[in-house]
Amino acid sequence: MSENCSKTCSTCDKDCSEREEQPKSLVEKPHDYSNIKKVIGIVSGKGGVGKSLVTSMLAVSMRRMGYSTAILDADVTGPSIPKAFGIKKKAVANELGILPIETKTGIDIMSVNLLLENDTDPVIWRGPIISGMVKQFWTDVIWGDIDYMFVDMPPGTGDVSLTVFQSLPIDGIVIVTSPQELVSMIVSKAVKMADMMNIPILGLVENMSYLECPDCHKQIKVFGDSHIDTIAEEYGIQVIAKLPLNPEIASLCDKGMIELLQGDYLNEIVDKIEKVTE
Ligand SMILES: Nc1ncnc2c1ncn2[C@@H]1O[C@H](COP(=O)(O)OP(=O)(O)OP(=O)(O)O)[C@@H](O)[C@H]1O
Repeated sequence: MSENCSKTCSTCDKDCSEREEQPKSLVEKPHDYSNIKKVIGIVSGKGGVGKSLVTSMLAVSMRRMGYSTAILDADVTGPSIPKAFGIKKKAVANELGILPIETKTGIDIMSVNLLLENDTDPVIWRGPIISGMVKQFWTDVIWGDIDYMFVDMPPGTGDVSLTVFQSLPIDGIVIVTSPQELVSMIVSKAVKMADMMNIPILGLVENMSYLECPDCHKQIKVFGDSHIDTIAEEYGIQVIAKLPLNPEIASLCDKGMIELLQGDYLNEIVDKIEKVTE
């Protein structure tokens, strides 16, 4: 050991037996022409709970506030982002990299469906190929200047989610659940994964929380009473939005017109993202 050992091996070049190696970061460098300030991951325990919807709505809200916004669709086997925005064009590449497609309101998007010849072609790839593709969406896409990038993660805590958590500098995650899910188990898994990766949880969004009667405006709990508030309290996280089951939302997604959706459903979480990531 050096006589003047300060126990901070990272600032010392002595090769002694007491040396403590720092774990090597696996975070990948983005493309040289990308300058992405904040990255937010949207996760869920299983498919079909509205993770892509929440990702799209967050990007639309941030864009409306004047931020340059992007969506990296890491849900490679179930990519629904291009459809929600009505994107029909295919992405192209030049000698420097791949160019994202811009939506009508100026949100930059990259998704495997923008690279497949037919939207309906299935992605029958093994995990490492899918993980490699998601990494390339970060390293090989020329994103330019982006204030907020939203990453639509694959459902669950599998191989690809792990790759995204390790290779992208995620600043925070939003967990999306629905009342009929095994919420407690899913929240617990997501919280543990985020803790292990040292990533802050910005909050929980409960989708399909209730249905509002168009005549009397009574809120009907279609899936019974939710326990989300108790569970959130148990894990020390905040329920940051409750979205209704709303035929207009489904219709706008189907028509590729999600950018026209009005409503202040996500105001609280948008404020939190702005504050936490300042
Ligand atoms: N609150 C809602 N009201 C009405 N329709 C909704 C709502 N949330 C989601 N949907 C509809 O449910 C379908 C699934 O939503 P979405 O694609 O966002 O789920 P997901 O969790 O991302 O699923 P996957 O992981 O399979 O991609 C979509 O067609 C969407 O329009």
